[in-house]
Amino acid sequence: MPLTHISIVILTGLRGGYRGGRGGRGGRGIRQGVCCIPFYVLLKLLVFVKILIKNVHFGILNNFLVYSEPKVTYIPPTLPEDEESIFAHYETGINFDKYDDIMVEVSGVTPPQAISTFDDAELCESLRKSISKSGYIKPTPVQKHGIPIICAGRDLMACAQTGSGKTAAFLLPILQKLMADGVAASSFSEIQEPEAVIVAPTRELIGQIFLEARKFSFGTCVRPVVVYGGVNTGFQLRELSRGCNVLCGTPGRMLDVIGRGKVGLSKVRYLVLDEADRMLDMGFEPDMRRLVGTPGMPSKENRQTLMFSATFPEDIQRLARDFLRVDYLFLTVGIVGGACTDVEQTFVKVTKFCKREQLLDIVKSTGTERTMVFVETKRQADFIAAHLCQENVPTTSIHGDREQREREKALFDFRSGRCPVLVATSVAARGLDIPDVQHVINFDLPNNISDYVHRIGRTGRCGNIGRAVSFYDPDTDSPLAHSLVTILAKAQQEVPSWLEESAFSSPSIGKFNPPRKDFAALDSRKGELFPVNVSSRPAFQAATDEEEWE
Ligand SMILES: Nc1ncnc2c1ncn2[C@@H]1O[C@H](COP(=O)(O)OP(=O)(O)OP(=O)(O)O)[C@@H](O)[C@H]1O
Repeated sequence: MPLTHISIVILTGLRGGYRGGRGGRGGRGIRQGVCCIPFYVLLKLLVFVKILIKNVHFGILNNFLVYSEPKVTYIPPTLPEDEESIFAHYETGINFDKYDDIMVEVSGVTPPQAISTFDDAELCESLRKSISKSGYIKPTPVQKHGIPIICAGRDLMACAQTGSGKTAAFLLPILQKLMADGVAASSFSEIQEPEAVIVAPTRELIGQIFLEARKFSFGTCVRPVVVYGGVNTGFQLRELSRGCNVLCGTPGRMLDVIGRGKVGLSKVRYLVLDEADRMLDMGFEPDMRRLVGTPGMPSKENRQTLMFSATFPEDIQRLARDFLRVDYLFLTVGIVGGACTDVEQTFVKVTKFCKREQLLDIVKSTGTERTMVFVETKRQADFIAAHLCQENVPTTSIHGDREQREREKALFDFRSGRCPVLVATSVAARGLDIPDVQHVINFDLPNNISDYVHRIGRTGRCGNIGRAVSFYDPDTDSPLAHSLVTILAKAQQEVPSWLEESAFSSPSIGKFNPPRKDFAALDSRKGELFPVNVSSRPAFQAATDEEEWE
């Protein structure tokens, strides 16, 4: 093998690091390696490899080539501490009351009675005040059922439609228990031992959960802390050392701080895994298993575990069996995998060459309406954002290749209305809760129907009306047609005749329809031991439609 080839193997091999091939996330400061090759070859190689591998730094130290990953120095801006900012919220929309009609199903033995008001939950005074300052007047269906289940000490697997208030459904009962037991953060111990651990797949999502936890525990002795990649670890360790009762984190950084001996798990009473299906899609299953298997973590019999997932395919059921107690309750709210009926969905038939023109027409006509534009690739996101800026449409973008500082700045500019258009890849599709997103545009349709539902779920939240426009290119998108028609029909939306024709003429399998039952919603234990309670409207469609998703 020529020398240069050997060198490349050495250099790229050095980069692998402890992330097990998923690279890029959670650098641990400087790692070093050494190789001896002629200097001129080395220089050429250096330029070549540096172009190939972003964010890798080389230097010469004592005649040796030294490899290092850049230290993450980003420290997020200090959060406002005043009550007004902490409790800032957007208004619920005209359709909020319609939530009462949403289908709810609970399966498992002896589920507790659902609550109908927050008063029924008998929460402590400080939580009641926080709820009212947050503008919550009555609980959403996932809260009506989830809060009493968690208060009763039961494990929970919940599938609920987008924007339905899942975060408060698990935070309120956890905080209630911690406050009732007089838990208080202490900055005196070297190792922090949180009582609750919450894991979510993306930095933005866990950041939001943390802000909600901070809001509900405002003015109390309970202290939430957040850890996620892309932020200086030293900063997060300092935050941790000031006391931590509720640790929120993305899987990699969570394991990192535990591995550094700064967090002990022996006091964990609550483990929450949010967006579990997304965590599997993103390859976090080994991290989740490592977390529950960490020495000190109480066994499932000795902790309460809550899992949330938009869908309930076989691999999530397997996790539920492994992580939850055998008598866990299974809660489904709305049509699992279905789109919210408050979003008006339209489709525009396009060719790939006219998409940019069409996009420009739409965003120019919507003025200052907050609009999220979804594209398939990171490069496309930058390209489209630059194009819109050139056309004097203030636009920003968010995707996995942007640094954390840039991602947070993009979200800030979008939230504040400074840039009313945000171009995003699917990293931003799930979980982002941004007030007043009136409009979602699928510039590129995603390659699976579940991403489609999550993308359009960024609008039409909390009873507000939203609009979603999707560019449909028959050359590339026809394998998705069948699923789209089903989603539209279930959300009681008009189905364009050309889309219906496309659905019937195109094969329903292909790259868009992976064999896995994406939206399966059946409690796999049904028919064995467990009864099912259905409230609200009687028919629970998703289970019977399961085959359609194949
Ligand atoms: N009972 C309530 N009354 C009014 N607003 C609420 C209520 N519960 C939650 N909200 C607000 O609704 C919004 C959506 O809640 P949340 O982000 O928890 O939804 P979600 O179910 O996690 O959505 P997604 O699946 O899209 O992540 C938030 O801004 C939240 O503050």
